[in-house]
Amino acid sequence: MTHVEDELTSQPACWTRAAEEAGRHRDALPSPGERVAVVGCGTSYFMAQSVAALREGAGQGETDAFAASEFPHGRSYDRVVALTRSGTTTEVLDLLGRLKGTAARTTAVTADPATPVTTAADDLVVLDFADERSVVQTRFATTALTLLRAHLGLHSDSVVADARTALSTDLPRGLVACTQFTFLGRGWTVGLANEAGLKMREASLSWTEAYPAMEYRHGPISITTAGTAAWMFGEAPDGLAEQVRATGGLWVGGVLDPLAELVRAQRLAVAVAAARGLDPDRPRHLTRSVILTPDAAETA
Ligand SMILES: N[C@@H]1[C@@H](O)[C@H](O)[C@@H](COP(=O)(O)O)O[C@@H]1O
Repeated sequence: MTHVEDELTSQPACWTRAAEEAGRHRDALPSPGERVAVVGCGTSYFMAQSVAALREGAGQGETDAFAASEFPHGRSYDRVVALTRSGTTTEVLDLLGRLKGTAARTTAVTADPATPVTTAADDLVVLDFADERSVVQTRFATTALTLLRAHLGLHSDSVVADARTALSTDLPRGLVACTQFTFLGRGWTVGLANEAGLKMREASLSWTEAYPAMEYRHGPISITTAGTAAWMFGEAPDGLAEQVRATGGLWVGGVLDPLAELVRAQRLAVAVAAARGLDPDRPRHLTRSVILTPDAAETA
């Protein structure tokens, strides 16, 4: 079994633990009414998108999500939450350094208690039980999201049951053989759709796209045809499934909690990698975290 498979299979247990521990981290996490930004890079940025939409949707206050490199320094936030498995990603550390001494209190949610981010942030949430050996993130990202979902009062045990279903049922027929995959979301599931697309690219070098579902009809649907797939995370807009089927494309409707649907997409990434003779533990051109030295930055 690859590290990725091993780690993605352990997600139900990690989510249960994160939900149990959420209360312990209340002081390090945003309070209702605070103006909040959630930041990260790669997978962590997409989880930030989901967290931001969930918090704002729960009426807990204005919440934005940014790639750490794109933080708008002209705006003021009460709290900035940085998601980073490695605790070493350059853009995240740079941002936390720039926020030191400003009005924004910072929190790092990370996997390793002994990395630079632990001194760069004011407050810390360490999810060491969800750390991973893989370059390709699966369980740390979804466990961090589960912790924040539980903090917002939005976690339920049914998500964990759905994740077990996602791990034990077959993938839709014909999906692994598709040549292109488009992932769609609405609200908090847009981040999940983005992450599903990234997972497929990282692990299986697949051509993937991801969009808010209502945007898909405004152009991207033109690439959908026989041999391609469109996968909706959460409830689909009226008529979209029929529209995709009419193109000859394979429609995959999300039947489980959208976070559990992401587990199915992670499994798809591993299955497509295997079908293409790729090792998901050795993704092309990627490292576990991106650390830019000044020399590298000059030549980048
Ligand atoms: N290849 C990895 C990505 O898979 C990961 O999502 C990103 C963020 O890493 P971290 O969460 O450790 O900051 O770093 C690298 O780019």
